[in-house]
Amino acid sequence: MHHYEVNFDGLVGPTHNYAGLSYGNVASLSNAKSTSNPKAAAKQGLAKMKALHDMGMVQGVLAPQERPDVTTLRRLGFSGSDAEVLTQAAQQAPAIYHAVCSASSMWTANAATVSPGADTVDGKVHFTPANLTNKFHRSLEPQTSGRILQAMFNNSRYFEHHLHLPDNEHFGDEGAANHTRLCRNYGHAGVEIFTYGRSAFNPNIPAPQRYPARQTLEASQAIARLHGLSDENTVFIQQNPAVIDQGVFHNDVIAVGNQNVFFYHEDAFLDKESKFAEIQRKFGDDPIHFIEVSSSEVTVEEAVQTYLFNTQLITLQDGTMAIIAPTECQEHPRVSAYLAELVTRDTPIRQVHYFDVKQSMRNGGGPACLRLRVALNDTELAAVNPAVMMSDELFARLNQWVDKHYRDELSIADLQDPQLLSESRTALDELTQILKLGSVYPFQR
Ligand SMILES: N=C(N)NCCC[C@H](NC(=O)CCC(=O)O)C(=O)O
Repeated sequence: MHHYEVNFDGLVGPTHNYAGLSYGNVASLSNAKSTSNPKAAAKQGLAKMKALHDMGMVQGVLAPQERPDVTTLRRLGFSGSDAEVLTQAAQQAPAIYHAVCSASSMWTANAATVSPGADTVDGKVHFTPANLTNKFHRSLEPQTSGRILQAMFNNSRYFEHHLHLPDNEHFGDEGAANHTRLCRNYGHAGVEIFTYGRSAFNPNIPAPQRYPARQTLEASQAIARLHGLSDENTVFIQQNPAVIDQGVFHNDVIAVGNQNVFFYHEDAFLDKESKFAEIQRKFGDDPIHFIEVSSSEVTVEEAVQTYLFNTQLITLQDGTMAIIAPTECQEHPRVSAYLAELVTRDTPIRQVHYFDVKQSMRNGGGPACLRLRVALNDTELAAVNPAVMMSDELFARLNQWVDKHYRDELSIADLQDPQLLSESRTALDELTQILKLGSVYPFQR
């Protein structure tokens, strides 16, 4: 039996834009109101997926969501035809309108938390869509994320789908962006590390002062319960509130782990010594490579600028690891020097590959944000909807689809164009046929 870590990358949707919606996310705010290029964004994402496929990785695609989200606008009291709903909202409530146009579902690290069968009490792969309550534009994602995941992992013998947690800040959940799994290999029970930013019910634990902590301890605990994880393979660790206040809005902006490697900044966590001892004890006898980056090597500010830790750490077919980094890391002299030196050390990491995902980076989404990891064995993999798996044919087909339907320029003013809705729906309708997803979108139901 083989075991794989499969990356399901978010396909960037046709309304990709820069609306400055994410307070606490430095890139989102500093690029607010600039003009985006949805076509380039989608193609950058596809090129990364294809490159990983060509490296021998198993790679999948996760469909974007329907935007503008007319259903939500109707819930908020806008009425009439779809075109009237959009016009009224754009004129009367531009901030709400911009939020319902966001293509933020592209960052599939926030789509769900996933626990592989090796860790769960019933041996099934468990999925819980993230409720993303902290940001209005993202809180619109969980229902459709759940439907898309069910259409991809549509076999109750192997896959268990949970409803997202209650839509309330007390259970603020940002999915896999705050979840790291270490394991000897993908088929062995691993240690699932849940990182939270604050507690909803215990005012005595520290919390950030400036920017919001999006993930609560109580949400992380609920996910671990739902997924049937044992205490012996679960660790809860608090993110350092000081780094949240410097723009580390998800833990995957400051740490990444894969198998026996944990790569993180020295300031990432609170209570590091005792928590790392717990992680090592629960991992077992084999030593974990704890690769700590000090502030004298790379500051938190530089990590936030370059997304050094929002890299993918992947295991190649020969068992060595590669880092998939954004070109922002390559362009930064200290960070690129750090990575060049890192691959010469005595750790499994031997290669760095740089990718241009600048369209996503300008909204605070690096290579790791763009993918949801799902560890699967052969039988489970065979039960995944094959139409969502990357291949030379699918890559060509999706590039043609993007060329046909996407704009190469979208300003904030362009979001008011009523044509955008029909363009977007036509594209998504065709996409559900390509990916054989059925009717997952509200406009199809
Ligand atoms: N770190 C991970 N896993 N994901 C990155 C998510 C970026 C996303 N940006 C946005 O939603 C910006 C949208 C805008 O401003 O238009 C967010 O802040 O939630």
